[in-house]
Amino acid sequence: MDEPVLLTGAGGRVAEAILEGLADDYEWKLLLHSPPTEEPDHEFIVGDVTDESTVREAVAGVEAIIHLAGDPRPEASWESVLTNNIDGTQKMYEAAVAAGVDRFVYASSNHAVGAFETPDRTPEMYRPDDDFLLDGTEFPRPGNHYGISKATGEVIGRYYHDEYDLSVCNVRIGNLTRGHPPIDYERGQAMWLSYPDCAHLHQRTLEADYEFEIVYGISDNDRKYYSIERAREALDYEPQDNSAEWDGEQKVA
Ligand SMILES: NC(=O)C1=CN([C@@H]2O[C@H](COP(=O)(O)OP(=O)(O)OC[C@H]3O[C@@H](n4cnc5c(N)ncnc54)[C@H](O)[C@@H]3O)[C@@H](O)[C@H]2O)C=CC1
Ligand SMILES: O=C1O[C@H](COP(=O)(O)O)[C@@H](O)[C@H](O)[C@H]1O
Repeated sequence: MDEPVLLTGAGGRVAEAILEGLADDYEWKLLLHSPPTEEPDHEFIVGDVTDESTVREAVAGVEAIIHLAGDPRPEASWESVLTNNIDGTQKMYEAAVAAGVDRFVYASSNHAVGAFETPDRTPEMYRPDDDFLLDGTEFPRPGNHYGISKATGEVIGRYYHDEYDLSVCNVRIGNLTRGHPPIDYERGQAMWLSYPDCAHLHQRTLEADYEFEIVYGISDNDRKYYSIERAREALDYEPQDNSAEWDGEQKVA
């Protein structure tokens, strides 16, 4: 990639995982929501993704965008997701096409399909011997307002891809935790995304050739109800981690 990559939500956890793995691999431009307490190692601007002038400044001169900024809380209010997630994402896309950006990577979520986890399927679907598997071709089925906003972000990307030929990759991120999988949380272990796999996956979204993709962003967990086959095929994603190899905080395999 010759030009910088814009990372929105750059003060957050997913950005931390990406920058831990890929800080030296790209020229980064960070969009922070509030002024940093320490000087970042990369070019940065401060502002809100719902502010058109901030967003215009952020996308200027970048080749690709990883759009993470938004309200990540499953319990977030409609007002918050409407503003931060839906309006913010649309403004980012609009500015991206106006600036001639080539590719847009969007942080979608497991919550875009959370309502597939029906009482008759759970908790069995979180276990390795269950064969229920979502592969990204299913319609969204959100279980909360946050999930609606993430599914809407995917649809916004579909429009901007079809209308403006922007390459778009939607990553339905599972449960990102540093160091080890979530403890005493079967669902979280089934959708664990390790920090190294998060960085690697986003590196692939910046390097692979694609048109419009929806992939699941989880590690290669024995327990899984999200297929990672599309990420392997379309992006050449090769995760290294597996929540089954952990007992609490200890790696046992
Ligand atoms: N952490 C996880 O396991 C998962 C995260 N995601 C998605 O990944 C993205 C990043 O999530 P995290 O890093 O976990 O959250 P986070 O809360 O740690 O980071 C999000 C960042 O976005 C910023 N932000 C929020 N609203 C903004 C606005 N209107 N303008 C500019 N910046 C704004 C926040 O200040 C924060 O720094 C979110 O879009 C979330 O929906 C999806 C699935 C799982
Ligand atoms: O989209 C998200 O999903 C993860 C995992 O969901 P949870 O229901 O198991 O907590 C969540 O931790 C993260 O904050 C959210 O943005």
